[in-house]
Amino acid sequence: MPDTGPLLLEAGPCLLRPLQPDDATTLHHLVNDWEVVRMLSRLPFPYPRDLADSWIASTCQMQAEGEGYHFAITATDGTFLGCIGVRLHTLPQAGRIGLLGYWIGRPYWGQGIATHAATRITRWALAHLDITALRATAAQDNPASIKVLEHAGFRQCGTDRQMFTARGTELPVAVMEANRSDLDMRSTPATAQPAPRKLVLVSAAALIDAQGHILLARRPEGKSMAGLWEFPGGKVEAGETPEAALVRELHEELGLDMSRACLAPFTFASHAYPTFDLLMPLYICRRWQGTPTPREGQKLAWVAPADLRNYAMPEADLPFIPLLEELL
Ligand SMILES: Nc1nc2c([nH]c(=O)n2[C@@H]2O[C@H](COP(=O)(O)OP(=O)(O)OP(=O)(O)O)[C@@H](O)[C@H]2O)c(=O)[nH]1
Ligand SMILES: [Mg+2]
Repeated sequence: MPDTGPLLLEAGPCLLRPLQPDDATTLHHLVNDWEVVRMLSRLPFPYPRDLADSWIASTCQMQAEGEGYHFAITATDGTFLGCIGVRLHTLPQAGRIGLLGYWIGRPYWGQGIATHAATRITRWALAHLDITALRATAAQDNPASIKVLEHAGFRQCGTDRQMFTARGTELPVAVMEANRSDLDMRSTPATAQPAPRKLVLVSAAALIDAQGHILLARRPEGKSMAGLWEFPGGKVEAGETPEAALVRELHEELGLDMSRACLAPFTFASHAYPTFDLLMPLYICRRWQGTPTPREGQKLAWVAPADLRNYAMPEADLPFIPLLEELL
């Protein structure tokens, strides 16, 4: 099961927390509403009271197995407003993805709650789960849900037909998808005149321990490319040398102290991302003082060279893998 951190998430004015057995009565009261259920593909109407109990039990089971993460959406005073969740699924072409689903109780419609919850879950899931993308479907006659998904960073990638149990028929649906690049593109403001491309200089280190394992750090939620595993390091600031920047970054990010003399230039990456060009020297480092400690909410892993391919990395880093395998 991936280390997801605490499953208590803020989402604008709402909170997201795992479903609990004693949510069943309120959940049933809100979901057993034709206007809610008719937009949800697999739910029956009327919605039996005991289905609420078994559904909540199944969400606890899915979470324990790392197969799904389902949350109650509540107000800050604890009022239950609706549900949102991600179920993991393997697609033959796309690999492991998350399927997003949600509903809001009718008394709470029109307040932007679904948008807040979907936006937070999308960012959380791509930062913490081992998935390449999130998918969601919305009935074509549910433009409000399509808008919610668009606000959360999804784009339409196709159409399909799905059975809507409550309506007893198949209906056309929009298939929507969000991946890490979709989220990064959104956080770049669109300007009328495209700005000149920027060259970003980043120093990074392959810290290698006595067993020949390499330290990777998982970019935390809120940063660009959140959820991808990278070599610790960061941007070279004006007036800094690449080595000085790396000594500073390794102290800021991992609490390590080291001398510039312990940084051996190894190779570099030159990569064109959609919004900037990256130039990134990679140093090898085998000596430092202190124990790497995640100081920015990132997750750390010591990885054997042969396992590097199992960690999703930024595109710029991919050429490093065979070179490190050869070195070690
Ligand atoms: N540190 C690091 N950055 C990488 C790697 N690969 C890669 O594409 N990058 C990109 O390089 C850029 C700079 O990284 P960064 O976010 O660590 O910069 P930073 O530590 O100064 O953080 P900050 O700007 O949030 O303060 C990001 O766009 C990041 O995605 C890598 O292996 N390590
Ligand atoms: Mg950094």
